[in-house]
Amino acid sequence: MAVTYELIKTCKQTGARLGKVHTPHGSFETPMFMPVGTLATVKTMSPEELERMGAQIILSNTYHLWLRPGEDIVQEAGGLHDFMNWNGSILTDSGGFQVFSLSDLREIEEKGVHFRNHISGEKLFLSPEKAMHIQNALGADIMMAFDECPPYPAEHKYMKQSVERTSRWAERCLEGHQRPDAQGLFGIIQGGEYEDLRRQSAQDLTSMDFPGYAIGGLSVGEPKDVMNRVLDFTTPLLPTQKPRYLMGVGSPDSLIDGSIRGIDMFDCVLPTRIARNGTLMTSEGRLVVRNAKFARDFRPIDENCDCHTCRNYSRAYIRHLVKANETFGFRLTTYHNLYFLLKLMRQVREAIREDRLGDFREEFFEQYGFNKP
Ligand SMILES: CNc1nc2cc3nc(NC)[nH]c3cc2c(=O)[nH]1
Ligand SMILES: [Zn+2]
Repeated sequence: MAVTYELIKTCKQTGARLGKVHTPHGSFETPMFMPVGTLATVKTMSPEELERMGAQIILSNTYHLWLRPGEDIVQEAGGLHDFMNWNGSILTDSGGFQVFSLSDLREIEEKGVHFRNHISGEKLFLSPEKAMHIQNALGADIMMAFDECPPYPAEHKYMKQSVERTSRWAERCLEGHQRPDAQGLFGIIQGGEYEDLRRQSAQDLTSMDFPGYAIGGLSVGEPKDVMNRVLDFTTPLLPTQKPRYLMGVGSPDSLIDGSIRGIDMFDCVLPTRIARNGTLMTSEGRLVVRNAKFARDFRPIDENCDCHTCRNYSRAYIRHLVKANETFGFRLTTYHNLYFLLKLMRQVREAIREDRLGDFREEFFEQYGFNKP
């Protein structure tokens, strides 16, 4: 098996799990946050910096790399790890979500999805088989099944048809996967906010025996209490001896609440995206460094942070760089935001070890200001 999971322990205070995922390019402890490197780069970060901050697995997007530079070029380079000089683990999504979120013209049918290239406008077609072959060429350690992530909210009738088609597509992904010995393929559970459909999707996919499972169809605009409710009745449907990946989730409160509900892996563009407009995650909440009040503030971004940015640069300097649109400023903000979330996941794992993740949640929420009315 290319990808295996080791359940180390379950927190006695919550449903959180401490585990380890083993892949052909190394192992990583869970719960874990995966920085997003859409075009084979975590924007403004070098692989050495990612390693130094404690990143062990990163995510890249199949749709984007298929369009640019093309999976054939990546394959000729020896695969994504050699192409981008990243020796840790890599997960690629399957392209479905980008097609639905980026492309205007699209038509879904049993065979697959017809859509327009969002850069050139040319007509394209993506199928479960094609999504597998692209990911086989990219060579990620973990690949994702080709699914439909319906918009939120969606009618139960539409969602039922979509779940049934996604399950048929999952079968075709398993058949189309050309390198199961070298790359682990995760199934994706859909079903929206409907418990009966989540149960049907989970039954369909867990009967197909994937090495890991993602919970899809969330973080698509639904309120946080809806996401938490869906997680409450979906994670128990998944096998305990396999990793669970909640797609597209990355705010600090959602990472903690997702871990409490038994999620092991998370990804989100939030930390890198808000960094590029000068918004920082700190232990006391968000900080918008462009704000004039930081012009002569020579303290670090976060006085409780020991990252490279916080140990060497001030709010005033970073504000100056960001306002001048200096690239180095966005490197400093990106490094801090990613470090902040990777450190948060280290603290979550520590709290699970000590059976006190519920207490940690209260302390963190209080300090960050999540409990403020
Ligand atoms: C690759 N398949 C797939 N990707 C996803 C990516 C997501 N990213 C978000 N929020 C940023 N929700 C997501 C759902 C899915 C989903 O249901 N399926
Ligand atoms: Zn920092």
